[in-house]
Amino acid sequence: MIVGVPSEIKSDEYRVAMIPVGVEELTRAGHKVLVQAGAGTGSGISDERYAESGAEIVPDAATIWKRSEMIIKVKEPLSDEWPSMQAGQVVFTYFHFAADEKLTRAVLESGITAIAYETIKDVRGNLPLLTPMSEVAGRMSIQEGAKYLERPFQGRGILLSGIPGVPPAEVVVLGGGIVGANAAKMAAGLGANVTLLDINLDRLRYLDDVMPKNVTTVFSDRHNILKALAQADLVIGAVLIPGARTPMLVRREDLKKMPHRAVIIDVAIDQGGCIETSRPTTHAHPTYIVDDIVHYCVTNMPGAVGRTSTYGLTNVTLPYALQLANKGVEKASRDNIALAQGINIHQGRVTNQAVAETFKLGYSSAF
Ligand SMILES: NC(=O)C1=CN([C@@H]2O[C@H](COP(=O)(O)OP(=O)(O)OC[C@H]3O[C@@H](n4cnc5c(N)ncnc54)[C@H](O)[C@@H]3O)[C@@H](O)[C@H]2O)C=CC1
Ligand SMILES: CC(=O)C(=O)O
Repeated sequence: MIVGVPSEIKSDEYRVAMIPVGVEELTRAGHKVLVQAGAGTGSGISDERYAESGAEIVPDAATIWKRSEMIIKVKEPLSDEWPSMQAGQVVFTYFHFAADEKLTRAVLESGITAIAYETIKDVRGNLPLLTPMSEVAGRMSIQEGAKYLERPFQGRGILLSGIPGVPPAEVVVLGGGIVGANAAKMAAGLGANVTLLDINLDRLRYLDDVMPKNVTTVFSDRHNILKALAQADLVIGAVLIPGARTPMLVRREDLKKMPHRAVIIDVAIDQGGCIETSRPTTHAHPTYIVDDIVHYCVTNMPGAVGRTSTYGLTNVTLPYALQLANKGVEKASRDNIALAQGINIHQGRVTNQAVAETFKLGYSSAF
């Protein structure tokens, strides 16, 4: 199979979808890998390293899209890339369809098979291709939150840790999955008081066991969310219903009950966001203010730390890429149920139930 790795074109996206060892593995298995010139630069990987590993370096994205039977990316295809998608091609990347109807319709019309990293689900219910980037984003959310709480960045001027004699910040984390747990651990490590909310009581029991004493677990209902928001200096949005649009947990009217110039980092923005006033932002312009609350809603947070994120991502994507290349989509997905759950759109049909329900489109299974 010919496998193409184009450069990412999203704003400040420094990740690349394959590292040289991936090229070596695919080449050894008899496949050809095309890598766009400069694709690895943001992660510190030179064209020479890819070429030594067996890749053909291709100067432009258009040629990669045209020649490849499977495209491996990091972020969803942007509108500039839509005309390059070809019927019958497999595209393996994050898609987050439920947050973007135009993308969903463009992919349906293109006739590609869209395999979304974020809905690949293993037998234990884990999302193995989302987990490492959620670890990055969860940890980063506290770094970013700490920064935007500073007054010169328009925040309320609070140091997360406090100091002897002055209390620490109140951090509220909505959702105790991978993002939420990583955010809570980081915030607690800095000395903040953390309230971690989730609807999954088994998950709360586990978190209550493993988190430090300055993390309090609370069942996520409207009453408890409002109570937590009233004290919050920093709120992290970390809720997910896999494949679906994020449930809205904070309404616009709730912002008025929060302390002035508190900061919201809505990590869940890639699936639509869990705050009514959230809208996607970029690393170049990460924040905006609504009702005196600072909002940070960057859809590719891990892209800013490419040297960490690229390795975290490719550690988990490569085994699936190899299965797809070796067996083709149909056999690979029949042999691996986790992979089958990643197929969101197959040749003009929606094959993920949550995406179909979000846009009231028909659903059918891929094979
Ligand atoms: N902006 C960015 O750059 C990035 C965004 N993300 C996004 O972050 C979000 C969270 O991802 P993960 O932590 O990996 O998901 P996860 O599935 O590990 O955790 C989600 C948690 O939300 C909980 N939840 C569901 N409904 C809830 C409610 N009403 N109240 C409270 N909790 C509720 C679930 O029980 C679960 O524990 C996803 O949308 C993911 O795509 C992840 C990485 C990077
Ligand atoms: C999960 C995701 O969309 C990202 O890492 O950018």
